[in-house]
Amino acid sequence: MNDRIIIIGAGAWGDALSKLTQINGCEPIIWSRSCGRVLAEMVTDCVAIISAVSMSGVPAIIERLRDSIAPHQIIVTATKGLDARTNLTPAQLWHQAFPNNPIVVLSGPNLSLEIQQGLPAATVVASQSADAANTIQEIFSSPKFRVYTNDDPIGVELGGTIKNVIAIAAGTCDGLKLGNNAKSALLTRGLAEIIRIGQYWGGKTETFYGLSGLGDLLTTCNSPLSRNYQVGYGLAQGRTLTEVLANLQGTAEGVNTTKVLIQIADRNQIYMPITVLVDRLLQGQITAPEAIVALMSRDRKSE
Ligand SMILES: NC(=O)C1=CN([C@@H]2O[C@H](COP(=O)(O)OP(=O)(O)OC[C@H]3O[C@@H](n4cnc5c(N)ncnc54)[C@H](OP(=O)(O)O)[C@@H]3O)[C@@H](O)[C@H]2O)C=CC1
Ligand SMILES: O=C(CO)COP(=O)(O)O
Repeated sequence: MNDRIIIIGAGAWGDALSKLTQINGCEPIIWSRSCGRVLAEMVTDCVAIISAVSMSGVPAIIERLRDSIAPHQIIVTATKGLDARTNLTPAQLWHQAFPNNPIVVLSGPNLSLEIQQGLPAATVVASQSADAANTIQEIFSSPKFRVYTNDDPIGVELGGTIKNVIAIAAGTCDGLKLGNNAKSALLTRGLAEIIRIGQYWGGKTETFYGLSGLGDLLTTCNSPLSRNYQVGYGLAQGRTLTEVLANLQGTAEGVNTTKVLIQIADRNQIYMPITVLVDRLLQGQITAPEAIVALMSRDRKSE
């Protein structure tokens, strides 16, 4: 493919995405804050602008590009987070700033290190524009990376974002050595929680059972490569959040996502017991063993 594309962000995910496009003969241009070039100038003539920065960087990137993107250019967001100020998703922020551009969400069970090792993986590209989703599918598809299109961008984006909170809980569960029964119960009830708030946000139920929902939940909650899992695991060892984050390689979006979800759940009276306990654990209000007792001793209910 000869299409000119740009990847914004040279972190773990931006780097892996750039390698995936190179398999197809693309020569992506890559922008990072340290590259010394002007982002607004670099996006000119790009068919696709792929944002792989962490949530905290998204508003700043949008500001840098505000007057520089033409309406035909496809914006791809690969960030899994929620904006602390507005409580919006990255795709919603991009849409607010560029209402006439096609926006594509790229999300799935995609640990960057496994992709860097050349292991096979699958992902989802979701958009309200089928043409845009097809173009992005073509750019990324290869024998190592199977790309599915989808027409539920909010569902795809929320699955990949909210599972980070459950991954913190899963790391805690494994750190406490609670066994497979407990872990399966946690993941299954975690998925119920993702679906409850995801439906409120307008996501389709079936999307949360797909690759970007259940698929990413399974990967992230079962892999010590996941930074969110590592946060939970570290807290279970009795370390403080500050200590855990100081030793973490890269971003654990679940920490901020938990705070935003709590606000949304409170405002709209959405029942999210696992998220509430992850929040209290992150804030140091309870210990990991106390969180388990609190989860198990809630009122009895039907499944
Ligand atoms: N790593 C993974 O396995 C996967 C990660 N993701 C998601 O991708 C996003 C990035 O993750 P990852 O690459 O792993 O994180 P890293 O911590 O490795 O990198 C952070 C990235 O965010 C950028 N960034 C941070 N703050 C700012 C800012 N204020 N302005 C501009 N850019 C900023 C950095 O930019 P710079 O390059 O300029 O330093 C860097 O590219 C996250 O939302 C994550 O959930 C999704 C799928 C897989
Ligand atoms: O989203 C991911 C895998 O799909 C990466 O997970 P972490 O951000 O927890 O490392």
